[in-house]
Amino acid sequence: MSAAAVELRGVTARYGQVLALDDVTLTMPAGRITAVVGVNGSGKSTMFKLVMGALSPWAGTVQVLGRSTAEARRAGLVAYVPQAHDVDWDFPVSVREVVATGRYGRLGLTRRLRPADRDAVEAALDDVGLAALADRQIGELSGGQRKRAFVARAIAQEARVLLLDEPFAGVDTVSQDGITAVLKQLRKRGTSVVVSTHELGSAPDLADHAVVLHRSLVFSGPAAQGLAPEVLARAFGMVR
Ligand SMILES: Nc1ncnc2c1ncn2[C@@H]1O[C@H](COP(=O)(O)OP(=O)(O)OP(=O)(O)O)[C@@H](O)[C@H]1O
Repeated sequence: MSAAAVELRGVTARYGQVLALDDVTLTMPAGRITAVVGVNGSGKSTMFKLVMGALSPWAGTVQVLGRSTAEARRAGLVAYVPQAHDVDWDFPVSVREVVATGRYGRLGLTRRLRPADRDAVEAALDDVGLAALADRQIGELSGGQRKRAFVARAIAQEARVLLLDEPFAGVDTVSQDGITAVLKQLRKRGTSVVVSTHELGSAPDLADHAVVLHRSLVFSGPAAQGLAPEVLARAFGMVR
C-alpha cells in the first residue's frame, strides 16, 4: 500500500504555555482532497506548520508521504499556499515570476531557468487560467487570482502534497469555482490536496476526506461523515 499523504501520530504542539494541538493521531489519504475544518484557533494553521516542517511537534511524529517533514521539504514534495494576509502584495514581482519561484528548488546556484523550467511555468499558468495575466504585478490581481497564482507556483514545483490555507476566504463564487476546478484537476493527476477552512460552503462537494479539529481531533474519515451536522456541532458548538 502506498504511503499516506500526511500522517500524524500522537502529535502535541505548543507555543510556550499555549496548547495548540493535543495528542492528534490521523491519516490523510494520498491522491485525495482533504478538508481540515475547525473554528478560529482550533489548530489548523499549526497543523500546516507541522506538515511543512516550520514547527516541530512538542510530542509525536509527522510524516509526509512516508518521509520526515525535513526530507519531504528538501525533496520539494510539499507546497504551501498561504492566506492572502500573510503575503506582502506590494513586492514588485510579476505573476510569472511568482510562479517561477516554484522551480527554484530544482535550479543550480545560478538560479537560471532552463527551457524545461520555463515550459513548466507556462503550463502551470495555463492550468489555473492566468496565462493572459502572467506579466501583471502580483499586487494588481484580485484576491482569487492571487490565490490561483500561488496554486500555479505549487503546480510548477511539482509538489505531491499541496496545503492551502483558507483558499476560499474572501473570494467570490466565480473564483471559488475556478480554484475548486483546479484542485479537482490536481487530484486527477494524483496530487494530494489539503484545504483548511472554517467556512463549510464548498467543502462538502470538494473534499473526499475530512479532518475536524478542536485542538484535539474531533473526526478524521470520509468527508460525507465528517461534515455531518452532529460532528460539526461538536467542532463548532464547543466553547474552549
Ligand atoms: N505564534 C504563536 N504564538 C502563540 N500562540 C499561538 C501562535 N500561533 C498560534 N497560536 C495559538 O495556537 C492556537 C491554534 O492556532 P492556529 O493558528 O493553529 O489556529 P487556526 O485553526 O489556524 O485558526 P484560524 O482559523 O484563526 O486561522 C490558538 O490558540 C492560537 O492563539
